Amino acid sequence: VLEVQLNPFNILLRSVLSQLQEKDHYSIFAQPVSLKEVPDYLDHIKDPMDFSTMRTKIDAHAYRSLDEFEADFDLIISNCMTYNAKDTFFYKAAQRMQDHGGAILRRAHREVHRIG
Ligand SMILES: CC(=O)c1c[nH]c2ccccc12
Repeated sequence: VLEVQLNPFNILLRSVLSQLQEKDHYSIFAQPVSLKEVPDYLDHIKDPMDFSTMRTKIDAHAYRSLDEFEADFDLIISNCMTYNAKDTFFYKAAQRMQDHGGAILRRAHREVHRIG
């Protein structure tokens, strides 16, 4: 719906989400971890999160602040670093995403203050 698209805060959140996803070259954070592939995942991870879920939450106006959006981003990273051992491809991808994401979110916080 046009209203969902037009509000400046939602536009900013979608832009930040796209910038974060650009850093996820192998799309390992793009969709929920498959419970078919990983049947025990929910035994270890109580609050799964992924970028597609974040996009749905943006469209549902579920984020009242950039801090709430950032908390879900941090969840993606911490879940991945909890479930996967340090020497794995996934854990190392989460570290890189954390570094790239930090810079993107710091710039976004400045933007939010600018648009008010
Ligand atoms: C982001 C993450 O932890 C995973 C993303 N895809 C996976 C497949 C098997 C186990 C873990 C994952």
